[in-house]
Amino acid sequence: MLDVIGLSQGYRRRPVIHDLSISLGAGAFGLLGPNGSGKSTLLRTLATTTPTPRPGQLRLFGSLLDSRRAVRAARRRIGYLPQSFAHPPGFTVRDFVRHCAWLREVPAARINSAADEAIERVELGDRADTPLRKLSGGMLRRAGVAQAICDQPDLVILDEPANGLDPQQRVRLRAVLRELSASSCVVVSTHLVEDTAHLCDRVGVLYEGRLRFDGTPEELAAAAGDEDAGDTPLERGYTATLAAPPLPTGAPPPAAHHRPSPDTGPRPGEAAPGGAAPGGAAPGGAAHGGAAHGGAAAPRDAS
Ligand SMILES: Nc1ncnc2c1ncn2[C@@H]1O[C@H](COP(=O)(O)OP(=O)(O)OP(=O)(O)O)[C@@H](O)[C@H]1O
Repeated sequence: MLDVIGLSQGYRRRPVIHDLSISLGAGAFGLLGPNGSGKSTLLRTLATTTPTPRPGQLRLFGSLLDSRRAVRAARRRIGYLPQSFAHPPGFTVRDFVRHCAWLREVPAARINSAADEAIERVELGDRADTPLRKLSGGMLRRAGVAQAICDQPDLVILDEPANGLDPQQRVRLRAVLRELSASSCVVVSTHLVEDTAHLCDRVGVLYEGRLRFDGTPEELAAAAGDEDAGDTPLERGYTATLAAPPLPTGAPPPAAHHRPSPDTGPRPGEAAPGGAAPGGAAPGGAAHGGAAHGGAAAPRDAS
């Protein structure tokens, strides 16, 4: 569903991501890494809000994103929650989610029901008519999640979705994302290492713009070795992989640990790709052989 092919990405002359290749299918992929390691930069690139330096470094839903047309077609199938996002404060939760769905070209006949369903899923039903400016930080985050999962996009990219959520809502969010990941590719960045054990089929650790680990949560825990920094095996495994050499780069292997991808064609009722748009590791312990990942975006990234 998603292939990153030798991606190097950065800002002006400052490289951040280095020759990264990875492939992802349906399932939940957790992206871990220290502050500044490049997680948000990678997710913005996957979400197509930051263009790749060269055309053809991203393949989504079976198509190389080598033209504006291809990018526009892919965006219809991507839900994205940036780390922080600009939003019209006077919009209600319902206005906001519907508006984002409209930007993503969800068919008009589905927008209202899909928005209501997404709002219910994040348990904001009783706040649907509340203006965004009156929400708490955690509620606003959940409204952001609602717009990203509205109408079940094939690729859902969430940059620290659990930020500011209370423990109960974190559990709820994991359940929602697990459900989604049965048929969609869900890519989540987080600092909550333990959350990945409950949510993810596969975890990647990014350090200084390179993947240091790619495998299952169990494999990450097993990578701990003698490492003692961390309260749990998973945290110790995470710490240990930060010191591991970068995974080999190159062509992405098949999407290990991910379930088979759904077909790559447009969904019923949706415009065919290219239609008009408004505005529009090899498992096994320590670090594993580079695998895959990849990801448009309704709310504007505020960073
Ligand atoms: N818009 C930008 N312009 C210039 N440099 C940026 C920009 N955004 C990020 N950077 C730089 O790119 C590097 C990677 O940042 P990024 O936000 O991708 O890391 P991160 O892993 O998501 O960090 P965090 O965990 O703190 O959110 C950092 O050195 C950061 O200073």
